[in-house]
Amino acid sequence: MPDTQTNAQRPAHAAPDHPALPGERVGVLLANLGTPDGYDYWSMRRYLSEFLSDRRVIDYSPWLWQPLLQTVILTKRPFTSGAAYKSIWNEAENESPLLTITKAQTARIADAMQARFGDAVMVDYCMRYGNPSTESKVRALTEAGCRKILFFPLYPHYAGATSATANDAFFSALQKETWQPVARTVPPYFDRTDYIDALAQSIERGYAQAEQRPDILLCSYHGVPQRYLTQGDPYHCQCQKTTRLLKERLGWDDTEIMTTFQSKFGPEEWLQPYTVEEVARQAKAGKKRIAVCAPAFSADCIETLEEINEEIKESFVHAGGESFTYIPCLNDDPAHIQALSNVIEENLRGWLV
Ligand SMILES: C=CC1=C(C)c2cc3[nH]c(cc4nc(cc5[nH]c(cc1n2)c(C)c5CCC(=O)O)C(CCC(=O)O)=C4C)c(C)c3C=C
Ligand SMILES: [Fe+2]
Ligand SMILES: [Fe+2]
Repeated sequence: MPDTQTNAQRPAHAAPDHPALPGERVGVLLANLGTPDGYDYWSMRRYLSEFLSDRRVIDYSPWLWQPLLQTVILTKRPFTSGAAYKSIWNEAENESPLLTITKAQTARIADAMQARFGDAVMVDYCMRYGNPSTESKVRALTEAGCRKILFFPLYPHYAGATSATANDAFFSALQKETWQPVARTVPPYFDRTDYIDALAQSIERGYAQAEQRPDILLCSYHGVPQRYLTQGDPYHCQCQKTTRLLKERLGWDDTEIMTTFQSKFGPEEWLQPYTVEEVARQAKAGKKRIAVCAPAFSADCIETLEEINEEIKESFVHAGGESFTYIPCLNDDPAHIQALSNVIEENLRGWLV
C-alpha cells in the first residue's frame, strides 16, 4: 500500500526489515538568512552567536574573534538587537517578520509549482541560522521521497556571507544523508528582466503613492567589509549593476537614483557610501524628499523595517529632510513570486521538463 504522505512502497524483493522506498519527487528548498526564536536575551544570544561565528561572515581567526564575541559582543548586543526586534516583531504569530514573509513566499511558490508540475514538486523553506535549520529540512525532503533537491538561497546577489554560506550548510546537510539526493543550487538572479521589472513596478507604485515625487531614490544594499571586495567577492559589482539596470528600466538619469550600503558592523571600513550618512548629505544638499528601497533583501527584516525605516529615516529628518518614503521589499508581491518561480522552473530543466 503506498503511503499517502510519502508515496512510500516496499519493493517486491523486500524482507520484513527492508526500508520502505519512497516514491520519487523533486524538492525545492528556499533558504533565507535566519531568525531568532524570540527577542529575549538568550534567544538573541543563541542566534547571534551562531551567525557571528560563521567564518564566511566574520573571517577573523577564531582564536582572536571568539573571546571577543563571547565575552564582549554577546553580553551587550542581544539587548540592543532584541529591542530592535521587539519593535518589529509579529506578535500575532510570535515570530520575526522575515519568518512570516518567508512562509508566505513558500506558500505562493508552492501554489505556482503545484499548478505547473502537480505533486511531482515539493516546496519548503529553511534558515541558515536558527530554525528551521537547513539540515532538518533536507532530512524532511529526503524522507518525503525527494531524490532530487534544488536549493535556492533567496538572495538576488552572490555574497560569500549569504549565498555561499547557505550553500555550505546545504552541502554539509547532504553529507549526513545515507541515500544522498541529487543536488543543484540556484545562481544569483539580480540581472534578470523579470526581477528588475518587479522591482521597478514596486518603485513606480511607491512613487505614485508619495504625496510629492521624491527628489532621489537611494538603492540601499546590505554592506560587507570593503576588504571582501578586494579579496574577490562580486557582491559590490552585482549591486552596482542592479541600480544601473533599474535606472535604465525606469528611464531615469543619474541624478535620480544612486547606490548606497547599510548595516555596517564592527570597526572595519565597509562598502561606501553608507546610507545613514548619504541621506543626511542629500538633505543638507537640498534634496528634501527622498525614497529608499532595499534590492538586496528578498523579504523585509530587521535591517529594512527597523534600520531603514527608523534609524536611517531619523538621520534624514535630523539633517533637515522633510519626506521619507520607504519602498518595501518584494516579499510575496505577485511579480516577485512569478520571477522566483521562473528562476526555479529554469533551474529544474532536465529534471522535470
Ligand atoms: C542581503 C544580504 C546580506 C549581506 C550581504 C549580509 C552581510 C553581513 N551581515 C552582517 C551582520 C549582520 N546582519 C544581520 C542581519 C541581517 N543580514 C541580512 C542580510 C545580509 N547580510 C538579513 C536579511 C538580516 C536580517 C535577519 C532578520 O531576522 O531580520 C545582523 C543581525 C541583526 C542585528 O543584530 O543587528 C548582523 C549582526 C555581516 C557582518 C555581514 C558581512 C560580512
Ligand atoms: Fe547581515
Ligand atoms: Fe564593483
